[in-house]
Order: sequence, then structure tokens, then C-alpha cells
Amino acid sequence: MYLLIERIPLDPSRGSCVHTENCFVPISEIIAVEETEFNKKQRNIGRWQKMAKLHAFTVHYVKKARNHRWRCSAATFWCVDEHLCNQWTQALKELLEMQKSRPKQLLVYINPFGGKRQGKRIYEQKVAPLFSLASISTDVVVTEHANHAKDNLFEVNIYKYDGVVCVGGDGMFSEVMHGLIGRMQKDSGIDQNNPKASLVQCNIRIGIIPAGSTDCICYSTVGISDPVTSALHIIVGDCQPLDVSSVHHNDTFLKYSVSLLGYGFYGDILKDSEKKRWMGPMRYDYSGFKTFLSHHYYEGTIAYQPAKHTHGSPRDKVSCRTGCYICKQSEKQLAEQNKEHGLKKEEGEEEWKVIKGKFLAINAVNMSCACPRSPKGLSPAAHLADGSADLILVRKCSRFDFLRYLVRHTNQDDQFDFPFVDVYRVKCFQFTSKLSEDNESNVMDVGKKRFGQFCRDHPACCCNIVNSTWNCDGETLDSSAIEVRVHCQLMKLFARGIEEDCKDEAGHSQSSIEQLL
Ligand SMILES: Nc1ncnc2c1ncn2[C@@H]1O[C@H](COP(=O)(O)OP(=O)(O)OP(=O)(O)O)[C@@H](O)[C@H]1O
Ligand SMILES: CCCCCCCCCCCCC/C=C/[C@@H](O)[C@H](CO)NC(C)=O
Ligand SMILES: [Ca+2]
Repeated sequence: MYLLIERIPLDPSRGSCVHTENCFVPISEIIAVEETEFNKKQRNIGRWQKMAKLHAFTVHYVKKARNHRWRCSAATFWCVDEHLCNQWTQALKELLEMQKSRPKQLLVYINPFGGKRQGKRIYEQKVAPLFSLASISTDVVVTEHANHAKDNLFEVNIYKYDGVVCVGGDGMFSEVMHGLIGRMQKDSGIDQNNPKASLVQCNIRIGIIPAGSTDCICYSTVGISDPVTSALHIIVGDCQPLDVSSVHHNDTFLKYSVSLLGYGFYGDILKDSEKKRWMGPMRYDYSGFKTFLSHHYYEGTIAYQPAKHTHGSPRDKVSCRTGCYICKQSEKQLAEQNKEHGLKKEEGEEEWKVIKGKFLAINAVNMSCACPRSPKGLSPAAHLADGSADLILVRKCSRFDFLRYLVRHTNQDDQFDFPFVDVYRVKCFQFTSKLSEDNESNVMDVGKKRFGQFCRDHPACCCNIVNSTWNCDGETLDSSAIEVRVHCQLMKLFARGIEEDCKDEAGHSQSSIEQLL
């Protein structure tokens, strides 16, 4: 159902019409309806006001701008008939009440130290006024230390909230996600240390107000990193399911990941950048350049099971967009599996593919990982909720070739079109570094140790004697040998995926009527 907002010139003789553009606003995108008091200062209505007392109401609604940006716009409707005015206000309010997916009560965590340290200001100035306009009540916690939000989620009565909001970056989101998923498993008696456990879905949605350094999860699920846009997606009650990978080492749970699990290049960037947090978001550029120059490669073995259940491929040009067909198919399969087995299908009987090699980077992404630094992301055709991850293997190559690969993160060219890059869509994988394989089989002879020493002393030789670190959504992992499994649609966000943009390059929108036809 739509509300047609037709902006009519209030005083045509004086040409005082500000907006001539009419628009259809879906009821689902109305933010609030308020009775409005007219005062003498109100423009252009003097002549009308002399004729009769005016009654009015204001509709606050989502206005879509360029590049997926949403803004709050308002239109005031007025008439002389008080009863008619009240009827309209009442009818619209009732329609809003019927929007059952909208949150009424939210738990908000603010990281005051994420990104440029603007989290608190962003929330107070840009987000809280919108929540209040939409009559959403909030409990706000400003975090005092790392893991504050995560620990708190194990203590509070989460079930009284319609959602949890995190104000911060990918690391802060990761904390809240671990708190919520961990709490759900604890309450359901599921052992997270069992890598084969069928995890319980988390139906409490998370909203991300971006205030971090990369904000990749927000950008990849909304299409822009903008606090007002994200607040409006929360208010209208959007829902986007998300795949989550569980990461284990020797039957011990390490972490969950929704965006990037990166070994080699992205692991090394993270490790170096953690020491330079004081630089803010710039730390990634500094450490990125340093890591690029070091050009380290790492030897290891990857075993994976292809994701045969999904219809897409990482090399196709089909991007995951709002209402994505491929993710919908996975959702149906998941529902059928849950109905039939109560448990997800065991992957035991399916074949494993094994790859040994020397790698500059191993990246496993559950989503495109688009962010302002890389607008298409590390895997542009990855899906948010198809139950698979794209495993990208960048083999040892020259610095120049690796630079060509990195540059393609930022332009329109195919970043997988290199002989040293392979990409697979997988549902699970395991990685063991050469070093841990050697350690396990106790073949670390004296000669190797001495060679290791030699190479550490001569970084220019780029040898892979030490392990890299896994970058798990911006957090480091303690182990290099890991076992990863994608859990289809384990959690949900207040988002709708990236919408097909209906604005053209010049910023003109198609008329709403054209869109409806
Ligand atoms: N009050 C706090 N003091 C110190 N650290 C905190 C506090 N609150 C949260 N943290 C931690 O800060 C880490 C980084 O925060 P956040 O993700 O918000 O910013 P960022 O690292 O700059 O951005 P991005 O993750 O997008 O690169 C998180 O892992 C979180 O655990
Ligand atoms: C030659 C210099 C290359 C510099 C490369 C800079 C970094 C590019 C950023 C792309 C990262 C996309 C994946 C997102 C990962 C996030 O989970 C993580 C935490 O926010 N961010 C990073 C940078 O690891
Ligand atoms: Ca996916």
C-alpha cells in the first residue's frame, strides 16, 4: 500500500511551490505520523488561514537519495475539516501499528573508541532523534572495555528486546554477534565447541550504526556506510538473513565470522595495524602498504567441500541484491532440511578437494566484503545468505602481479582473471600451515631451524618460515590451523541487502509512476 504525496503549489501566483515532485511512499517506509500545530510563521498559507482555521498532520517518511543513501523527509497535509484531518491521522497511525516487523524496544551498545572515536556523537546527534520520532524506546550502554557488550549479552534479558544495535565498526558488530549467537546456544544447550553442532538460529536482529574504520558488514548489506540510512533501515524493521561461519581448532571453538577470514596478506595487515590503533582508520592504509612491500607468502594445505546446493558461482556476474533469488532458494532448502531432519545434513559423505601450495593470501568471504576502500568487495558475486563462502586463493606471484590484483579490488575489472588466483564456492574448509604440519609430524630438523633463523634475518627473501595470522572480521585468531563451516542464515540484520539503484548517474530518479508500471 502506498501513500501518494502530491506537492501542490500553495500560491501559484507567487510561484511559491518549493517541490513539484510527487511521490508514492510505501506505508512500510513511513517513519511517523504527527498532529501538526499551525503557527503564524508557517509559509505560504496566509491567504488560506484567513478563510478558516486549519488542521494538519505531518508524515515523516524515507526519501531515497543517490548511492543507497536514505534520508528522513516530511510532508504536511492540511485542511479545514478537523474531523477529516483526525480520520487521516488515525488511519495512518493504525497502518503503522500493523507493521509488525518494526522494533519497539532496542538494546544499544556504543563503542566510543571505534573508527574516528565519533560513535557517541553519531548516536546522540543522528540516530537517537530518529528513534524517538519513531517512538522506539532504547536501553543504551556505552562500552567501557573490549568484550563489555559481548559479556553483557549473556547477562541481560535479551528476549524483551526486538533487536540489538551496535554503534561501531566490524569488530564491535562481531562482539555483539558473538554475544547473541553464544547466548542462544547456551540457552538451548548447544555446545559451541562441537564443530558439527547444528546451531540454533538467532531471531533477534542486529542493527549496525557504522562508526568504525572499515564498516564492511554495514556497507555490504546496505550499500552505503551512513548512520542515518542504517537508523532508518532499523526503524522500518528491515530483515536480512546472514550466513555465519564457525571457526574451530581441534574441537575448540575459536570464533564466528560473517565477512572476511583472511590469512596471509589480510592477516598480516591486521596484526601490524593493531599496534597502530592510535592512527584510526588510516592504520589499515599504512599497514597495507607495509605488508604489500614485505610480500610474504605462506605454505599450507587447504581442503574444502564445494557448495553444490547453491545455484550461483563466484565468477558469474549475478550480484546479491534485495530479495536475491539465490538466497531465497537456500532459505527454502534450509526450511525443508530443518523439517525433514531437524538437523542439518552431515557433510561427511561428500568429497573433499585438497590443494597444497604457497599463498600470498587466502581469503574466505561470506559476503562480497564491499567497503568504501573496495566498493565491489573481495568477491563481488558472493551472497549474503546462500549458505556458502567464496574461498579465494592468491598463489605466490611477483609484487607487480599482486599489485595488479589489489588494484582490481578498487575498479570494475575481474579480480579473479589471473592465472595465480583461484576461487571456489564452498560450504566448509580446513587449513593447515606447512609449519604446523611439520611440527605435528616432528620433522623440524636442525637444518630447517637454522634456515628459519636465516630467513627471519633477511626479510627480503620473503620466505614463509613463520605462520601468518587469521584475520577474522577484524579480530586475530590464536591458531593458524582451522576448521571452518558455513551456517546458512544463522542470524539476521536490520537491513534489506543492496537495492537495485533506481537513480541514474546524473542523480535523476525515474518517476514513481514509471516504477510502479
Ligand atoms: N570501550 C572500549 N574500549 C576499548 N575497546 C573497545 C571498547 N568497546 C569496544 N571495544 C573493542 O574495540 C574493537 C574495535 O572496535 P570497532 O570495530 O568499533 O572499530 P574499528 O576497529 O575502528 O573498526 P573496524 O572494525 O570497522 O575496522 C572491538 O573489537 C571491540 O571489542
Ligand atoms: C597496496 C596497499 C593495499 C592496501 C589495502 C587496504 C585494505 C583494503 C580493505 C579491504 C578489506 C575488505 C575486507 C574487510 C575486512 C574487515 O573485516 C576488517 C575489519 O574491519 N578490515 C580489515 C582491513 O581487515
Ligand atoms: Ca554467503
